[in-house]
Amino acid sequence: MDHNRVFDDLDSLANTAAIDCLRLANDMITERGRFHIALSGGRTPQRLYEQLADRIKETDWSRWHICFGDERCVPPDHPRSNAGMARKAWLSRVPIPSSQVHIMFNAGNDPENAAAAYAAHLQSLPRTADGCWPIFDLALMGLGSDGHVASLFPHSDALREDRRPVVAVPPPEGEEWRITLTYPVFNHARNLWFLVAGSDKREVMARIQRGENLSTPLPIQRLTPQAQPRWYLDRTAVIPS
Ligand SMILES: O=C1O[C@H](COP(=O)(O)O)[C@@H](O)[C@H](O)[C@H]1O
Repeated sequence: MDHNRVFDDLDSLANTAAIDCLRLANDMITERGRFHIALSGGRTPQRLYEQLADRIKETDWSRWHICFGDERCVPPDHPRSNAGMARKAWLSRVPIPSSQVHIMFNAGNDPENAAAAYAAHLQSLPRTADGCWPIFDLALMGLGSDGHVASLFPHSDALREDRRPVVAVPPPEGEEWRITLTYPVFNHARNLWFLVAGSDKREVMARIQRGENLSTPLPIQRLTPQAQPRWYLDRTAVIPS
């Protein structure tokens, strides 16, 4: 848990994350001509996305390539759609060419087919030296109160996936199917940033901070990232030391 910062509230967390994200994007664009980012969904990153849109003049959006780390299999205009949230908060407000925004799921798709199509799209990203895995410049991550990251849930078969970069995930209880990038993709990202806010995350954060060695590790504890992860936390998510 090096590289962590604790903020008073979600707004200041999002403000710093937006500044850092634009700086990283601009550096990557200077070095490589483009910036590949995988977005997280859920509630937490929305303020970051809004703040990125508010800073419309601070980067060359035509060089951004947007993917998603995971998705709920609902139409993009559904309130639970990760793509819908990102589009409303950010992507529809900046001039990223629509051909550079790659959503995981469209209404009427079959989750397994959509995952396979997404894997095919990921072939166009920069690859690891062995050619096996796409490399994102930045993967934004959230954390569920059960320790899930992206749509890698406790006890899911997706936790053991080591061949495919994207898989469909059968519905967590009472929910819809999911599509998620798999561990090897997140592990190969050049940068992995966790945004965690809210008191519902406090218990799971305490377990992670204690480095509890569980017989069944939480999904987040199965990550073996090449990059040192960076943590953006709000005060309510952590127990003061
Ligand atoms: O289901 C999901 O949950 C995690 C955490 O979301 P949050 O609402 O608690 O911030 C999120 O990272 C993931 O993208 C999302 O699909």
